[in-house]
Amino acid sequence: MGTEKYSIGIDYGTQSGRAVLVRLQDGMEIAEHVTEYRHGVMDVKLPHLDKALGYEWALQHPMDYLDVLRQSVPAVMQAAGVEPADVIGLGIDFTACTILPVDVNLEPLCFDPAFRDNPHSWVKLWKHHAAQEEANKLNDIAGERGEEFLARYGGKISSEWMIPKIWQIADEAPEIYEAADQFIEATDWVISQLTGELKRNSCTAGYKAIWHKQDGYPTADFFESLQPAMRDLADTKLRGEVYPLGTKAGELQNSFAASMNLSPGIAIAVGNVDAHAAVPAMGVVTPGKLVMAMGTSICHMLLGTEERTVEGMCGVVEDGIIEGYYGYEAGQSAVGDIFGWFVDEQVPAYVYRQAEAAGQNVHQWLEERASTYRPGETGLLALDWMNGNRSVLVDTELSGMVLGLTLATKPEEVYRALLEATAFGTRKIVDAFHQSGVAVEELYACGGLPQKNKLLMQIFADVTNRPIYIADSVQTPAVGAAMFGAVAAGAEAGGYDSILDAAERMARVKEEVIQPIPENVEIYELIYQEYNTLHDYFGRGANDVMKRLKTIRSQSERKLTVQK
Ligand SMILES: Nc1ncnc2c1ncn2[C@@H]1O[C@H](COP(=O)(O)OP(=O)(O)O)[C@@H](O)[C@H]1O
Ligand SMILES: O=C(CO)[C@@H](O)[C@@H](O)COP(=O)(O)O
Repeated sequence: MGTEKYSIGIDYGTQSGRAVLVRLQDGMEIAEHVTEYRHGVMDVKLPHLDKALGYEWALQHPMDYLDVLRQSVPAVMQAAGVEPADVIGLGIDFTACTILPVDVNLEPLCFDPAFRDNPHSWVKLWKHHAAQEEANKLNDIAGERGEEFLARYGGKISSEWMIPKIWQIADEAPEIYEAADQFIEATDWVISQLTGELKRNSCTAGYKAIWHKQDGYPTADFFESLQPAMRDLADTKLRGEVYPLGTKAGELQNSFAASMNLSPGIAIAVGNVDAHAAVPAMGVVTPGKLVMAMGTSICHMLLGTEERTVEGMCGVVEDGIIEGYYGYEAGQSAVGDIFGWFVDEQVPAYVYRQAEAAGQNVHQWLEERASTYRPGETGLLALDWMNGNRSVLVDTELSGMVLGLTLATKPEEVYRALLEATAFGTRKIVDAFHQSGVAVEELYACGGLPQKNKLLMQIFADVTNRPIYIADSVQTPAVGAAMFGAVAAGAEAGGYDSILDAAERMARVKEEVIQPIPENVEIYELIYQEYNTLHDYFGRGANDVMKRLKTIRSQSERKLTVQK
């Protein structure tokens, strides 16, 4: 056994899971490994069945999550060459709200041949948006009943969250609702597999399942007003105590230890959410600092000392990120996904050829050319709602838009407009918090995007007029998860007694800070006013054309199906 101790953090993303082995003394990442999910995001069909899934569906395969444990963990152990006895804890973070129905043995219903042909038995990924109708009805009913919880979620519960997703199951597949012993977050399910028992965590319960530290879940009356079958949801299919972040969920079972090349019995922390785990990993343990986990989407995380009402935030949860503070979350449902869509679906062949000749990927090629434009020079303005709007409008039925196109418009100009649109979306969120009394003084960015796209980060600094600190790690949420693993292990075992202690020793950001450029700030302020006008016009009901088009689209879709 060596003198240095380590912890493992696993970040479960949208397309892959990544494990990192972290040294506890200083937070150094010793080794990392990525496992792509074999089944990725299932938004067209189930793996074994040639039947189309519905519009806006997004499912995952639970086996892919276990593959990450069995592939990435032994891979980091081998790469690092550390003794299993020196790894004292493990924590995970996950996309959320990503949920699944399980039976009494915590087996996913989709593993059962009796249920696997029913898409509702599978994991509903965070970006499954097909429960919008239920979310709309829930918000109306909660509003009419004067439910106090609405204010804690910015006035609206999103279709991405747990209760609309469960209600969709109860609506469309009552047999699955009935058969489910419990509905659980994927993060809690993976932990239950490692330890052998289910312990729900306070972060997903608080932000995604309308759970409150003092009040618990909404009342049975409220659930009954959604659907009579759901009356006892809180006491039955969501039952069980909810544990704060950093709690030891249990110990690693023998059955997993061998395949992961870890010692059985090491401390396993309760599950966590990707963006939330990233906050202490960037050393953010006080208010005023907005952490942006920037990848396919952006989650915005902020600490405050009071519970405030902020328009369109995803939620405020006491101790939801760091103990002793109110943790605030907001978000944009698509960011990297928008740039990815443009590169995959909208770029002409000559761009691909030139990028290849220059030894660049298409993003890099577009970024390099887009950087030569000054703010405003493209004459374009876009709305970043290709996957709906999570904050501040909380409406998945909105869609994207690019204004100002001419016959001379170049691909790199549209790319730049899309980068700018996502920055304007973040600016709306920053303003919503700041103007509601939850201060935002500086920004902290982690995730894949800050490392990949410098122009994007400069635009974010210019549009928000705030400095941006960048994580000194590509795997920040995983490092945060490892920190919580070390807290679960405790100081006596070589870990830490609190997340504050862990953050003091392990958190890291890059020295270079991205500062706003005053002349860019000035021009972007003008363009942001135009963005605001479009935002309110299309997003607040003055012109519901985006929704009407979606309705026409789904009506046409139905006719086509009938004609077939
Ligand atoms: N150079 C780039 N500039 C902007 N976006 C990029 C670039 N390269 C990849 N992307 C986008 O980044 C996203 C992946 O981000 P990442 O943080 O790695 O993943 P995740 O969100 O799954 O954690 C994808 O949506 C992809 O389209
Ligand atoms: O919504 C949350 C967290 O609350 C995220 O898990 C979700 O946006 C997915 O994040 P990624 O884009 O995969 O980083």
